[in-house]
Amino acid sequence: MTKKVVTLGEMLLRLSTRTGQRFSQADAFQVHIGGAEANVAINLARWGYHTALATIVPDHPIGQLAVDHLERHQVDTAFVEQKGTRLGTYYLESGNHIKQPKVVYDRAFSSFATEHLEHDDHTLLAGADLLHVTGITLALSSQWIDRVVQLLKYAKEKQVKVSLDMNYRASLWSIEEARLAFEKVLPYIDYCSAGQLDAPAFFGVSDDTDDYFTAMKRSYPNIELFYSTKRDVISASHHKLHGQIWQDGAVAQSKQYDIYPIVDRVGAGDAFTAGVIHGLLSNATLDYTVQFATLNAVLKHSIEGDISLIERQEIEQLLANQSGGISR
Ligand SMILES: O=C(O)C(=O)C[C@H](O)[C@H](O)CO
Repeated sequence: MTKKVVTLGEMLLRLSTRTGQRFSQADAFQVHIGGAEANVAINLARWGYHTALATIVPDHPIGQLAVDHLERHQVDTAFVEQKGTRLGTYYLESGNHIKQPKVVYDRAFSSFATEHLEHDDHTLLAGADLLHVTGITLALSSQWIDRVVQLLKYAKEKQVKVSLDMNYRASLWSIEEARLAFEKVLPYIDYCSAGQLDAPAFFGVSDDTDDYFTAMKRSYPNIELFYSTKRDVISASHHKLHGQIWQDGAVAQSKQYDIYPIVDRVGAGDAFTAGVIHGLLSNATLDYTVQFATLNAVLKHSIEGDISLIERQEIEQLLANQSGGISR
């Protein structure tokens, strides 16, 4: 039977400058639709899962653009509520060589930040195998923290597995605010993505060691599995990346990829998450899961926009036969 994944989060309009343009020079913006949870939902829907995104977008043509984006990629939009006045927006200034890309958020007072989601927990989780949430939603308001905690408690009651991507965004909240929110949600999490920038900041453990998974497990024994990518930034267009999954003290690690040149790195973490969720829901081994998820994240860097458009079979084929030839 097709597995069902439910996610909850804000969709954003993304306006990016052309490569080599600073915000101050911009004479045109390229339009994409983003949102960490939407990116995961789309990726999984494209791989054949039933995915539904619970979100709130305005009832006008720009809000409709976001709904169309979900529909184009086969995401179930039954839990999309159209009300309020603003679709949150983010601006992305391109990176180059040593200049990293820059994000400016313009999402205050968006429909998602200000309106209340009417769908109740029972409706949202009916038939769900997994619920995926991120720290971005928690950063938006105390109302969202309360609503997410309520939904997580219900998920626990109904034995729906929960995945959390901590996804810390420094421009949305302070580390202290984030720590307080994470302390509320972590007791309900089964699978947790705590990246090299997240867990060390929140749990005061060193960054240059994987010990932070052990430290987190000590504090939250309910968490079955941790997943994250590790990235070395050589320049804005050249990164090295590998993925890791930690369970019961054992680490499954992917090979390390040299990613050069980078077309667009936004959404690579979501692509990794989608790969991990796919591995978990298809009962793949952790070794296979980490290789699969990492390859999806790596390949995402070659695609413009926030979503991974990599077919599942493409990754499977590459893993089976890592050759660099043209596919004819
Ligand atoms: O930054 C955010 O809040 C977004 O959701 C936009 C992007 O799609 C997201 O960061 C990618 O992970």
